[in-house]
Formats: sequence, C-alpha cells, structure tokens
Amino acid sequence: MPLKMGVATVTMNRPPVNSLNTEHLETLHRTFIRLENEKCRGMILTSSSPTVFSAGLDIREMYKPELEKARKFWRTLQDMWLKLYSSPYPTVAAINGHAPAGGCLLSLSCEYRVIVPKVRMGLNETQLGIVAPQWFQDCMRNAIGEREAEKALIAGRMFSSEEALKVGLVDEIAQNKEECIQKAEAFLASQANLPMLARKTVKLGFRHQTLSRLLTGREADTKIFIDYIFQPKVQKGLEMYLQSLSKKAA
Ligand SMILES: CCCCCCCCCC/C=C/CC(=O)SCCNC(=O)CCNC(=O)[C@H](O)C(C)(C)COP(=O)(O)OP(=O)(O)OC[C@H]1O[C@@H](n2cnc3c(N)ncnc32)[C@H](O)[C@@H]1OP(=O)(O)O
Repeated sequence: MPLKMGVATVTMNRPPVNSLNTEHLETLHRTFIRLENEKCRGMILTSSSPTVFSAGLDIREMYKPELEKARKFWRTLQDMWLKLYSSPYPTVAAINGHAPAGGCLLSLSCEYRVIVPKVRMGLNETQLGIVAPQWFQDCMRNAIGEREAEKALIAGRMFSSEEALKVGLVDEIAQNKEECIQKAEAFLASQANLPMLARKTVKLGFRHQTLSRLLTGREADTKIFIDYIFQPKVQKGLEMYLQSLSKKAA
C-alpha cells in the first residue's frame, strides 16, 4: 500500500478474481483502519488483475458453510464496509476490470468511480437467485437514484462501462488502468485543498442514514443472511452457480 503525498493506492491481490473471503475482507478492513489512523489524504482502490476488479463475495464462503464461520464472514463484511463507507478521507475506485455484486459494492462505497472500457459492473444477485442485502441496495440507490436502482436491482443488471457512465454508476471512463489511476489521482487532487473536517462532516451527513441502518440492525442483518443462505433451495442454487463457473474454466 504505497502512500504518495499522503495518498494510498490499495491494490487487491487475491488471484484469480479477488473474490472476498473472510481473510481478504479482514485485510481490507485492517487496511482502512490503518489509513484512518495514519491520517491518509486519499485512497485509490484497485486490483492487480488485468481483467477483474473483484468478483464479489467468495461464493465458497456461503456454500455449505459451518454456521459460526458463516457468521464471522458476514460480520467481517459488515466491518469492512462500515469502515470504507464512513472513511474520513476521500476515496476513489479505479475499476480496472469486472465488478459484479460485492465487487460493485466496494466501488459504490467509494466517493468517485473511474472505469476502463469493456467491463461489466452491477448488483447481479437476483440473477443468481440470491438477494442483495438492504445496505447493498442503499449504496446503489445513493449512486443512481431510486428509479434506476429499483430497475437495476430487480433485474440483477450488469452494466457495460458505457451504460454505467450513462446512468451515473461511474463518474468517468478511462482508456486503460494507467489512465484510470491518473483520473483517480486528479479527483483526489481536486479535493486536497478543501478543509478536511468540513469535507468529512458533509460526507458523513450524506451517508449517515445508510450507515445507521446497518449499525442499528447488525445482528438482525446477520440473522437474515444466515437464515437465507441456509435454505436448501439457496444452497442448491449456489452449488449450480459454482459448477457453472468451474465448467466455464474447464
Ligand atoms: C429479504 C431477504 C434478504 C436476503 C439477504 C440474503 C443475503 C445473501 C447475500 C448474498 C450477497 C452476495 C453478494 C456477492 O458478491 S455474491 C458473488 C457474486 N459474484 C458473481 O456472480 C461473479 C462470478 N464470477 C464471474 O462472473 C467471473 O468469474 C468474472 C468475475 C467475470 C471473471 O471471469 P473470468 O473468466 O476471468 O474468471 P472465471 O469465471 O473463469 O473464474 C476463475 C475462477 O474463480 C472462481 N470464481 C469466480 N467468481 C467467484 C466468486 N464470486 N466466488 C468464488 N469463486 C469464484 C471460478 O469458479 C473459477 O474457479 P476455478 O478456476 O477453480 O474453476
């Protein structure tokens, strides 16, 4: 995590697709805590993969899990998201590859998004027979508005880079990763002279409702997750989805 002029670039590096398992989520969470403690001036979140930003939650964490491990997985996801979404420093996602589901959530949790061409992003959970949790949905709604979010979430729509720009899911398209990072740095530079306390207070004001909805209902949210994924038909769906992903690779 190099810090250049107080700006950190956090590069996710969990091959092959940066899927988010408990360990990877813990690493991200620790990183965001450290950045806050070190009074970082801005953060760029990106991926070491040339084609995938993040494939979202690691489906193997939800397929036939042990109960306690599944609980820990979900709580770690909540912890990571609460830290990122409420970060006092400015955040940009340099989306240099596909960003489905939890990968899209990561980018939506940043303040500004730059994407490369010919990739897809969105909350596709419905298409997998699972449901994007309320706070995932809130992040989408906060980015693109009620009507577009409702349509996208019901359909589990994956947006192309161009469609994402049109609907406001991302702020800019860059031609490649290098330009993506340049544009991310330019956004952070545009924020650098703003008084930090005022900036942070306004950001948290906008995000307060979404954050408190989870903060006040964390246990209930965990229970909803557990009850949902332990349903036999959901497990069957996850099994078939994992098989389809593996078949594709074969
Ligand atoms: C009121 C009720 C409320 C209910 C609340 C319910 C709560 C449930 C919450 C559920 C929330 C879920 C959020 C999620 O994030 S679910 C994950 C969704 N992710 C996806 O759908 C992405 C799947 N992956 C892909 O589409 C592609 O992999 C890719 C990202 C486009 C990349 O494609 P590429 O061709 O480069 O790579 P491969 O597809 O060949 O994959 C390489 C190997 O990686 C494995 N893989 C891929 N994605 C995942 C994943 N998300 N988890 C685990 N493993 C993954 C894939 O199987 C290949 O593995 P192999 O080499 O061993 O075969």
